[in-house]
Amino acid sequence: MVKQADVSPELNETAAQTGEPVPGLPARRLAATLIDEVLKARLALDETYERLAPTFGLDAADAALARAIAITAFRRLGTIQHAINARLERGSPRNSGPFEPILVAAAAQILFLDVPDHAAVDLAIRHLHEDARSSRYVSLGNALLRRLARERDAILGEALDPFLDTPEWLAESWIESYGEETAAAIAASHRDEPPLDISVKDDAAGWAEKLDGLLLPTGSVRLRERQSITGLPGFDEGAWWVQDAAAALPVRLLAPKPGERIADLCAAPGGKTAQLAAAGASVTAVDRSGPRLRRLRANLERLGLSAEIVTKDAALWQAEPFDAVLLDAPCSATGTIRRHPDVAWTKTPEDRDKLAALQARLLEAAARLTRPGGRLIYCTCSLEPQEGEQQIAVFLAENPDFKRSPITADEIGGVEGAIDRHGDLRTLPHQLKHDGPRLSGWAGFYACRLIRRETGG
Ligand SMILES: C[S@@+](CC[C@H](N)C(=O)[O-])C[C@H]1O[C@@H](n2cnc3c(N)ncnc32)[C@H](O)[C@@H]1O
Repeated sequence: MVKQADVSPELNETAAQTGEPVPGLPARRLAATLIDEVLKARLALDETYERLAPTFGLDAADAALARAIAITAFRRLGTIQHAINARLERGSPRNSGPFEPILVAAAAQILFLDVPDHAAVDLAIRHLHEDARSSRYVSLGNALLRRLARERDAILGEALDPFLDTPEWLAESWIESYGEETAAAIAASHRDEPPLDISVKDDAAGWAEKLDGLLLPTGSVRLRERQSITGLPGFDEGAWWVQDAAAALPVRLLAPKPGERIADLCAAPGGKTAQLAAAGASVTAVDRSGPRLRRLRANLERLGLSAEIVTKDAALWQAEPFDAVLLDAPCSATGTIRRHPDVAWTKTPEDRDKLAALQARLLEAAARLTRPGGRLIYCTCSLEPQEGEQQIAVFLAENPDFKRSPITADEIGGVEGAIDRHGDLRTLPHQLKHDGPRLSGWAGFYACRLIRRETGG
């Protein structure tokens, strides 16, 4: 056990700052700031990174390293916090400023990243020195980090329980919804980096060959190598876009036809709008976020696709009813934890419940926008039934003019186990197994296909 008075204060002098720029330190400053801000303000890591990274003046490699440290810290936060707390006799010292995020960032490097221990420890010590509040605990931090490095094998051995990196409320929710074994498989899959999938405008088999990818049974292409996508063939020409294989399914289930009028509600940044437009539909993309719609516009421009773009609250928007409506509702996004591990630590059951109320309003609006005989797809990238199955159960009970149009396995390439007993899509992160974790899995998605009856009765 490391005690706060255990370690000689002389260490303060040996690691003291010299005033010279220290290579690698700016990346650690950004990483610890990201961890701190995301956890305190419960913000998304991607948006926090986009806002903060430019203010740190890092080159591309350092910025990428900072992001990798932060994302690893969130992916394994339970293990890291457990290892730190078990070795701090009195817990983290109070009023210690950035002490905790600096230690978490260093622990992520020591336990999970290919960073030499001495570099991770030395940079953390220098970083602790920079703030008067954390500099008082340099000795404690130094002793603790050295212990983590020495005891790495034991720590990783203890971390075999997959729920260690899952907040309790989520583990409970998944156990209740899917059973203990499936919940454990979901939690375990979140520990691996996700695959990189693309949707292509056409000729998926040809693009799979050109990019040395794997053609998935659902029609998406999975890239074998992790790489910078902007330099790949087809990116500049707009032949494809990045989209998780499960996220591509709702539009496949809508089966858009050329010339159909389709409303894409909650559309930004436009992955599904691009699928609809690529199929030749006349698409109206609605989202309430101007900045996110700017990204949608830029994405469509690169792809040479077009859609009418409307900046509005979709719950209030009115228009002539459409042949088909897609509602990809805002949700807790717990189905994307493998890609966005911060989601596990920033979302709460209260968020889920608030979002569920918004989803119900949006679904009613989507129903009003569907013409008699038209199709309506409701989907969310959430694993929580409150945002999926339960929404549809209430909706169908209150809207007898809609009926479910059950999904069949052949519509999703014959993938096993991803359709529930009602005929709704329910993908889980540990499904779609290929060789090794790098090529396996997909996001957790729920989708239900509804038809508005012709007669309204
Ligand atoms: C899950 S994301 C949509 C992803 C998008 N469909 C795609 O495939 O790229 C949810 C979107 O809902 C938008 N949103 C949230 N509340 C909304 C509302 N009341 N009206 C319209 N858009 C809303 C958010 O701005 C966000 O862009």
